[in-house]
Amino acid sequence: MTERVITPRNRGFLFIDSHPVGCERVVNDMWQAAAPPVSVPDSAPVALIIGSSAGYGLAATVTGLARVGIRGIGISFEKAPERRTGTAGWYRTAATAELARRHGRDMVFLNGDAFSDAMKDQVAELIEQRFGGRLDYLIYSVAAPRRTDPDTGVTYASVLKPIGHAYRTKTLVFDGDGEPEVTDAEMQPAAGDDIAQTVAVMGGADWERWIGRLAARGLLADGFTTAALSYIGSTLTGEIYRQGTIGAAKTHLEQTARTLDERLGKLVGGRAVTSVNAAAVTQSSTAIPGIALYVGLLRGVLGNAMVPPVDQLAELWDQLTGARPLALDAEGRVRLDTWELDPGVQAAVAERWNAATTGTITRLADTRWFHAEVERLYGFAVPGIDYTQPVETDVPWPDLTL
Ligand SMILES: NC(=O)c1ccc[n+]([C@@H]2O[C@H](COP(=O)([O-])OP(=O)(O)OC[C@H]3O[C@@H](n4cnc5c(N)ncnc54)[C@H](O)[C@@H]3O)[C@@H](O)[C@H]2O)c1
Repeated sequence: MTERVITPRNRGFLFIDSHPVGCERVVNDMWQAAAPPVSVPDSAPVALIIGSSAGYGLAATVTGLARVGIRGIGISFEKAPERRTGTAGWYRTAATAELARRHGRDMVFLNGDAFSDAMKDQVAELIEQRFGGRLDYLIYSVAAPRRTDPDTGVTYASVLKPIGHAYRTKTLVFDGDGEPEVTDAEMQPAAGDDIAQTVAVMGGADWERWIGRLAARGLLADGFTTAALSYIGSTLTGEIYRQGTIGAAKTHLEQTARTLDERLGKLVGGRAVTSVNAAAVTQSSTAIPGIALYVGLLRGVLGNAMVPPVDQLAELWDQLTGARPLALDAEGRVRLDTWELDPGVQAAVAERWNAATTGTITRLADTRWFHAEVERLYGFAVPGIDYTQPVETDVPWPDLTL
């Protein structure tokens, strides 16, 4: 037992510790928000969610469990509690597993490197032995800084850089008292093999490898459907996102979807799509220069009309399961970002972006919401939690046994 009071300590948007009870509450709230008005099917579909502990992958897992009645496997890469607390994703996974158990859904959570073949083999064995040898859905929602290619042993590192020329952007930061400041950041353009390295990590290679290995063992069910998460975003962040190194990776991911879609169609009458989701506050997105300012302003414009990840993922599941027709754009992508890219919304955000300074920012952007959202990524600023109380930090990873 290691009970202690956990207070937020951070450098920028990165926090050193996470609050287990706050993280648990965040997941419970997501489950409530995702609760289905419809009854769960008897034959629970088998799903594999890669990146299940945070952001869109967590939303996919919670809505899948609560709304679609999936069973299956969630994979993430988290740190156990030791001298410091566990990572927030560790605690969110424990809370998700507990909810799944309480609702009678057989969901196994694995902690490790999804890019490795060892993880792929472990998952294949689980599907064979525990889930009837058939996988119905695979949601791919990994955001990672590095990937080691199992064939060559080469480790690639992804970078967030503009392509072709240096780029200066406004950014939003918070000082030690949590007061917002608008500053500038300049980024040098991609050099050497920066683009290829980023594509190797965040493009479609690993997604394709997963499908290939599971298909080779005959584990894809008839009609197997897979979706990988993508982003387009605003022209305001275009130079660093969609036209930048990470955008090159997303283009590769979207090309991979088209190749996989063709292969799966022939193999099992299946489908592969990308799902273009909207901007959300996650550990990965807050690492991108300019995104904090953009999302804060977007919230300033839209308020509660921003569609949270659980609602976007409920829509995605509805389309993947056929509860609603699969609606694809001309590039073959599910579009859950239309509310963000609405021209009127973008024009309003652009106007505020141009006017944003440290003096004006609190009137233009919802900086309090943004700051609290960042804290909630680590289990802080969650309503109803008494942060002066000691909490148990030594929470075990969910048990694999039935
Ligand atoms: N956040 C956004 O604004 C946004 C918008 C649209 C699309 N997306 C896309 O959604 C996907 C997920 O992004 P996010 O923002 O939810 O990220 P996130 O940082 O919140 O979550 C990333 C997840 O990946 C897992 N992970 C990282 N490395 C791993 C590894 N080697 N093996 C296994 N798991 C690993 C983490 O444990 C975590 O569960 C990405 O493809 C991203 O581009 C994000």
